[in-house]
Amino acid sequence: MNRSEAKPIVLVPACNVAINSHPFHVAGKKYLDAVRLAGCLPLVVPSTALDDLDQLLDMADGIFLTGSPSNVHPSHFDEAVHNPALPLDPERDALTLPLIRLAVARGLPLFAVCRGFQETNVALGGSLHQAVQEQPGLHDHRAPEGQPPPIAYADTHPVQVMPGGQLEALLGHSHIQVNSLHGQGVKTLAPGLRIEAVAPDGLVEAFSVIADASRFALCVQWHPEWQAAQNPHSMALLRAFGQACREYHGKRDQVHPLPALLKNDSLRDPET
Ligand SMILES: N[C@@H](CCC(=O)NCCCC(=O)O)C(=O)O
Repeated sequence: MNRSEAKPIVLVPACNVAINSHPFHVAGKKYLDAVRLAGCLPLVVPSTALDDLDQLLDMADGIFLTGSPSNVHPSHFDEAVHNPALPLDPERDALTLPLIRLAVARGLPLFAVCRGFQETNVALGGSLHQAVQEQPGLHDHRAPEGQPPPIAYADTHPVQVMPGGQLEALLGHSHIQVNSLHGQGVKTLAPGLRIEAVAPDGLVEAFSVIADASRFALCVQWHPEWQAAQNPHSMALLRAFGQACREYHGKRDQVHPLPALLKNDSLRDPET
């Protein structure tokens, strides 16, 4: 396969969980399927030494930050843990927060969902409510407890799409219905972020990174990956993300050309 036919590679940082007391790096299948729907190749990334992040980004055409039941550790926005019963994932924070800063600096296409939305805000200098539902004037944005996924991921509230932003340009609507499965939420928005959508209680539900308006750098609090193929709004976002990754892929060859050894026939598809 020659490079122009190669699919863009999208980094998907893993979560860290214990299965039968053994540590694992994991990523939700619905997120990886969403990256495939964008026409890209997902590459799940485990905990990585800071010195190796640039090498990872040199081979990437985009980054997809997934949701997770774990919370961003509040020490990253100078707070103590509010509810110690809720799960944390400091290993994921240690990977994603610096990775996000490096990716944004490179102008790498970035699509972030739920926890990914939250960690992008924190990585760039913002802060979070640790319990949105306890804030005066804000609603409970958590999913109903103990419900099966079709109920937990069902649309539950509208969001108002800000006029003139990336999201409006992609969706062409002033309001859309979204699902909601989060207890943390944006408290202060990081510098350089543009609000793209808000919930009826005023909570920020989407933002873009203004650094390079021509590039796709969109973060949403809801879950567009849920049954994405049947959701035209989700597919519009995924297609735009995939197109941005393809454009970056083309430019990357100029910046980081494939080593000579990778240009020989050994790359040819063994089936041909
Ligand atoms: N823990 C954070 C982020 C919530 C989140 O990402 N929920 C989705 C979890 C399951 C999935 O990956 O679909 C918060 O509570 O705000």
